Amino acid sequence: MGIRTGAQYIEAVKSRQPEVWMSGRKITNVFDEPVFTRPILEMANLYDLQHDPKYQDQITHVCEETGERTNNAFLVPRNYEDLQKRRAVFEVFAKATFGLMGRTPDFLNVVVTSMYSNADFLDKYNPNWAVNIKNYYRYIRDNDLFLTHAIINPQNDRSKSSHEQNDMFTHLGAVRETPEGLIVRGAKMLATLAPITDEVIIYSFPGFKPGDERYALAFALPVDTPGLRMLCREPMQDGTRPLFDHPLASRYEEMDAVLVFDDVLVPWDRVFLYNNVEAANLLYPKTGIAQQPAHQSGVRGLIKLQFAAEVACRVADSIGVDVFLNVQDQLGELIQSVETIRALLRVAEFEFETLPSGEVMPGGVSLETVRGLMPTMYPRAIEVMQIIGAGGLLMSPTGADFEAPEIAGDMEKYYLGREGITGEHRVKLFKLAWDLCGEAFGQRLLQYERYYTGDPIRKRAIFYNQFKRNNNFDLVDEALNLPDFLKSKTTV
Ligand SMILES: Cc1cc2nc3c(=O)[nH]c(=O)nc-3n(C[C@H](O)[C@H](O)[C@H](O)COP(=O)(O)OP(=O)(O)OC[C@H]3O[C@@H](n4cnc5c(N)ncnc54)[C@H](O)[C@@H]3O)c2cc1C
Repeated sequence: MGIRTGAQYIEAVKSRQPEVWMSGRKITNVFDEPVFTRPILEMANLYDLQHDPKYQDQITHVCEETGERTNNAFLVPRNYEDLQKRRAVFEVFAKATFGLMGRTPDFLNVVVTSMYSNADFLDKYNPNWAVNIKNYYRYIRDNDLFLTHAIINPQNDRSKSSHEQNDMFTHLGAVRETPEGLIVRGAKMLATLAPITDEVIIYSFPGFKPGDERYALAFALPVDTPGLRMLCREPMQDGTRPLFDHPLASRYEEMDAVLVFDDVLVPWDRVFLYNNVEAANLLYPKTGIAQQPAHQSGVRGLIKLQFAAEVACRVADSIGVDVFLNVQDQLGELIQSVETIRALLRVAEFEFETLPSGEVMPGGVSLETVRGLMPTMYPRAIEVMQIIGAGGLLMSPTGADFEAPEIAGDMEKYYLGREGITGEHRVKLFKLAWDLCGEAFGQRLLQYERYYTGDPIRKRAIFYNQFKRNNNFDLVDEALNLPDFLKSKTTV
């Protein structure tokens, strides 16, 4: 089939009935549930962009294997130009959602592409796993599917490993083998967008210990597989709030869910890894599933940071406070943050790394630096927005107030901004800012930048240890050892 249209994606959502629980209710029709309807339409728009003549050649390519048009997220990059093709789809999808939806289809499609192109790693442990991931890659590529993933165990007792928890199947683990496949039981989190996706893929961060064999798992299933239950978090919006009042929260709610597997059958041809602690611990470093999708996360994060910085600048301008030195200093800082991330991504792409297979990956040090900086840069952008918006952020009326004739005059008189900024425009601007920096929706966006790919503290520690392995800090030796031209003239 190749690239899907938005209508085909919506048709697929409507054709399924995953077991979704939200606010104590079992959702029977995901598409018609107000919390999900607008996000589904946003996703459909991304699928339609693949068919838009303005973007098609930028974000898709003709697949050599099938001759069909395919999203660039499924391209195995072999050179700098391929990385640019990948970047194009990340950028177009992120711009369409202002970087506010982190788990658009391109994210996990890159993960699976990376597992596919590095399937030799799985082959060493079990040739069937390699065959399975290759077939799965082709299946999602050729049907242009949308995946969610759950790679974290529920937050129960983090001081104990999976097999040490009170109930052996609190964390998702294999119960038994059958001729048809594996029976799995337990929970995994935090599956963003799960109710509106086609498939779920399960794998894990490293950290397995001997005794954790049954938890060392990687597999994929359709979201409506019997026995798979999605427990949604409390929605950040109910899906019915007017777009005037919540221009972002009402469009880009990325629902997160805990996935519960109640003795679910995973067919053998969907098992990519099982019962092997060593393979599970090496999956990340050996298949590029951190580095390749970090390119998507970096590009998407850049758009989000740029958007936050631009909203802060426009808020400041709208009430004339950007004439003050302190405000200029804060806004200048945000623009420099954006430029830092932009430059790092360029460096990552230019200084790509080539694997023995010929696949290239954006430079790991630069990408990890992006990852390390965003958890402070994005919250800082939000803080600056709060500081500059000040009391105005809390006193916005609603769209309905502008429509009430008795107070329409007040709206224009008391809410207008600097010369040229109408009351309605200023209120709209401040509402955009409030969705980002005040609403629960905005707090989730902030938490996302901290945690979307693991604990930033441990990530930076891993970064340091890896950096140290590859660097001797040679400049220090050069400073300690006087050069010959000085030695002869100096008393040491
Ligand atoms: C908005 C959002 C969306 C997400 N989307 C997804 C998704 O789509 N799919 C998915 O699988 N995951 C997703 N995640 C989950 C994400 O991967 C985890 O939040 C992240 O890995 C951190 O794990 P945790 O939340 O369980 O925190 P924990 O690991 O429980 O950490 C809690 C605190 O304890 C400290 N800590 C815990 N263990 C240790 C240790 N061993 N050593 C030192 N310090 C420790 C941490 O530093 C942290 O401060 C998402 C998270 C967020 C916030």
